[in-house]
Amino acid sequence: MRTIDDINFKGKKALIRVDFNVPLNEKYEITDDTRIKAAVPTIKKILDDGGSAILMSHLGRPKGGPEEKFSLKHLVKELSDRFGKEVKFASDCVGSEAESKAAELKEGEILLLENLRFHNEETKGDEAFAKKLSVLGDIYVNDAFGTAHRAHASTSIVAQFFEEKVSGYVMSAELENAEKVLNNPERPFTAIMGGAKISDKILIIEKLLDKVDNLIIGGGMSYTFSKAKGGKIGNSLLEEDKMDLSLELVEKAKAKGVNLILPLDTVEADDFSNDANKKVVKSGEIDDNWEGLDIGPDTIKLFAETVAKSKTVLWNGPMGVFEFPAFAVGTEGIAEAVVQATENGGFSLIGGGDSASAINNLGYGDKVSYVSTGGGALLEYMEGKELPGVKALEN
Ligand SMILES: Nc1ncnc2c1ncn2[C@@H]1O[C@H](COP(=O)(O)OP(=O)(O)O)[C@@H](O)[C@H]1O
Ligand SMILES: O=C(OP(=O)(O)O)[C@H](O)COP(=O)(O)O
Repeated sequence: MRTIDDINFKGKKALIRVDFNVPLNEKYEITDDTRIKAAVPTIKKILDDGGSAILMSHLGRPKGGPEEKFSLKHLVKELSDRFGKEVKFASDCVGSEAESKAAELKEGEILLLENLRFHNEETKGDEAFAKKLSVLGDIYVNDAFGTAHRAHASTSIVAQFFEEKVSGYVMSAELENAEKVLNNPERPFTAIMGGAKISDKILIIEKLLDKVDNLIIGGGMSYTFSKAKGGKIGNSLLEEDKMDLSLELVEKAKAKGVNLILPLDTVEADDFSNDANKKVVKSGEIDDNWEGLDIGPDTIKLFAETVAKSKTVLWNGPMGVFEFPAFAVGTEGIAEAVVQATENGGFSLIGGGDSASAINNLGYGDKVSYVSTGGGALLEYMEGKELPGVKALEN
């Protein structure tokens, strides 16, 4: 696979697939700019070479036509501020306006195209639509790692229309860091899995059992394990149909010599809200009508000790309902331990939208080795699946 460092963009128009699928609030302000920040070096390299940049992305999941709340025009100001120049905008990603604005682009200029998913053909991977996109640029750059698991027109199909197709810096760094964790990780290697559901992460958990020394399970998914082992979990998150599977995972871990670590205690709440009454109870001893919303202090201590002395750490999924400050303590405690492991010389990779925003909101983004811009894409890559966005770049 060739990368943008293999190309001099002087006088060339780069058609760049970025993942600008960023969260916006009701005022259409960007609430987490991680993905935009990540794409800057790729765009800068192209402009510095004397090329111009045509940026294309999706935002959210529109139904196939224009929707105000999913318009990429809301990103124009942020991008213009970041690059210190006016970023031009085409109100449709294909057609005459986009074509003439692309053709008029001069050296060092940036054009942002409207949301690709305002056309159904994007997610369908339509070839004719991909061809229309391809006429806008001379060289195709894919830097949208977060969307690389989709075989869409702009992420995969479009590549066939270009002689020169390369990965951007985000794409290259993401693949390199994922590889670092998967192949020959320094040991001990600890994976921390959290978040809401086992069903979302079952394949990666199974895969990781062949790789890690310690597998920590926290967050909502841990209550299914607890219940399967005979514990009382009240109204906590439960995937009843995954109870047998959770016991199988415990057995598999044993057989493979992996230290599978489950919570010792939990913070239970009498309501799913930040203001709920709360108390700490032992795992498996949750009161009727109460629910576990965070890991407890003994668990934080146990998890943190294991994490802090690890040489490789992979973290995916929060330890509790961290959106409520009252139940963010466990996630913060683990974030601190990941930072400590990194400061002790370990390599830490954080994946998943929620874990990444937790780390960034705590101001720890620069204190861990790498925060992935991918959620589903990183998981699929780590499960061993081929990513269509990567495959399309291979010659
Ligand atoms: N104990 C819990 N009860 C209910 N929801 C939980 C619990 N722990 C974590 N969650 C929720 O899990 C969600 C994140 O899960 P997930 O999407 O799998 O993580 P990520 O985006 O990091 O991959 C968060 O919205 C969080 O509130
Ligand atoms: O946010 C994204 O993925 P993620 O929620 O797995 O991190 C990507 O932009 C892909 O979006 P999609 O899942 O609507 O294809």
